[in-house]
Amino acid sequence: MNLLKRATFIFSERPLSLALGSFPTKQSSLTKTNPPATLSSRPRRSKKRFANMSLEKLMEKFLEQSMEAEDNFYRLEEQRLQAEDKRREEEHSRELQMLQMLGQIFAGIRAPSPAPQATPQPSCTPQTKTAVPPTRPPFGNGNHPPALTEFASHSQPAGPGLLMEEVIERSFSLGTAAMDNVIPLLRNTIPPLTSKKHKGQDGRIGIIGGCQEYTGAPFFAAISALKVGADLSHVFCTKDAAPVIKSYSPELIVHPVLDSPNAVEEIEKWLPRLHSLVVGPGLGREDMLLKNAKEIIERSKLRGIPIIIDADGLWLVAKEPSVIQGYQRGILTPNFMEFTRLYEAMHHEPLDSTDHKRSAQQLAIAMGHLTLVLKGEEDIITDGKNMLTCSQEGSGRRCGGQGDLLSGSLGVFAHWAFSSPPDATKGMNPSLVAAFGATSLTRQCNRQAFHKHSRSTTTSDMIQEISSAFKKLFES
Ligand SMILES: NC(=O)C1=CN([C@@H]2O[C@H](COP(=O)(O)OP(=O)(O)OC[C@H]3O[C@@H](n4cnc5c(N)ncnc54)[C@H](OP(=O)(O)O)[C@@H]3O)[C@@H](O)[C@H]2O)[C@@H](O)CC1
Ligand SMILES: Nc1ncnc2c1ncn2[C@@H]1O[C@H](COP(=O)(O)OP(=O)(O)OP(=O)(O)O)[C@@H](O)[C@H]1O
Repeated sequence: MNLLKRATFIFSERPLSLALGSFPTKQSSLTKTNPPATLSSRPRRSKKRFANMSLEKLMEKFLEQSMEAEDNFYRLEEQRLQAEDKRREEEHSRELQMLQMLGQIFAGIRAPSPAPQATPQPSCTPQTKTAVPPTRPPFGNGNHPPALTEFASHSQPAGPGLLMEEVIERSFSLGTAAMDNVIPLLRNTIPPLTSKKHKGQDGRIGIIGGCQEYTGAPFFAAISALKVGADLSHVFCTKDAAPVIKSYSPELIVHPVLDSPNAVEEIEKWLPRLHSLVVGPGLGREDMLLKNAKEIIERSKLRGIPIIIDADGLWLVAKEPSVIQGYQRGILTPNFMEFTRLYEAMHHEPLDSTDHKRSAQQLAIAMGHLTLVLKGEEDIITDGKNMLTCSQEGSGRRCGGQGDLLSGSLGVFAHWAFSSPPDATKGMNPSLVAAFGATSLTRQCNRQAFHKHSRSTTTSDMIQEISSAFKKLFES
């Protein structure tokens, strides 16, 4: 009876696990080379061997073999997918390099001698001094002269044994300079849309969040990732949040596992297939969920996956900074409240709220130079060494969920930036470039949505604007 139950389970589970895989699962070589033996094709010897076995024993034997075959199938399929991903990524790098070379050739043809510039280019930016190969037209209409501001006026200690001057190399003061300097770098990282790619290559993003109270936040983050250009967006949420999130959109792959007893193992299975992770939108603050999120962060770090931590994920970091401290592919996206909490947890003193830039740098340094995005009237992006500020015009509308749009899109930009060759970002920290892309995009969406809906603007309206905002900022 038990065996029969087991058989039903196995066979009913099989199509489900293939569907959940959501990556093209072709017939593996194993299934091709070892087709299931039918009674007629089996050698006589085995007929004899099995002749004296009870039906139950036979069934058991059969199940053992089929389970073994299934395990082998998935193992081989996993290997094949990994090899294919690697090959595609190499192909993508080669394509980018070729595009850049072509850009350089065209630039040489068009401008044999460098044109004199009305305003001197940033002199303190070794990365930006080298001209970005014009693989795409430069951003903006050229009416804004680049205005790079040195940020070396602080003389207070920045951390144990460090002076601010030692850690602050430069600061782009935005609207103009960072737009002109960083957007071209971001453009270099955006994968070209070609017919040579398969589903998944432009990004498989995972969102860790979604619980009984909060289903909107993970949805906003996940759908934003898709709209920015990821191919697949997975949400790992609690069991009761899953049907709700699924019902918002058929585009998302939703895993109701975050509160299951083996949540970490269930999610870890997916990590080899994910390109970046966004932890926190709608996660809630239940101990068990935070504990699972912590373990997933630890395991993702081992795989070098870019990790964006937002919302309740930052609550976890404030409690246990070591979970992400020093991880160079980690990006924190606090609002001012979350920032204050983090700062005070790290520095054990009240935040001096008169100088946000300085406090942000101090926190980034204390966190081991990971990238911090302090959201607000102007977004401050720093890894403790470099600072970008984004004051792209948004609007006065502050509906909930805008931060989720930001963190979801950042998941995609971070994957693109980290998987591009280093010269795509001209040596600039890929996290900074990615964060600048996400803040600019969020604010532009806000601006466009507000233009249409004014006081009624919601995050869903902003998400509708992602396509045209992306084009305007990065493809025009
Ligand atoms: N539709 C959904 O499902 C959405 C779900 N969401 C999810 O909700 C969860 C909790 O996130 P959270 O941000 O509300 O939590 P928390 O840190 O306790 O802040 C609460 C208090 O902090 C303050 N405050 C906030 N911002 C501030 C600022 N800039 N500057 C100053 N103060 C500021 C403010 O305090 P007040 O104004 O009341 O004094 C506010 O009431 C999280 O999982 C998130 O993802 C959201 O994504 C939205 C859409
Ligand atoms: N005062 C402001 N003026 C202009 N833009 C702002 C202002 N405050 C926040 N933003 C923009 O709104 C976006 C989200 O920031 P916000 O502070 O609302 O995040 P959040 O509180 O984490 O969001 P969520 O509601 O998703 O939790 C950021 O891109 C930020 O630039």
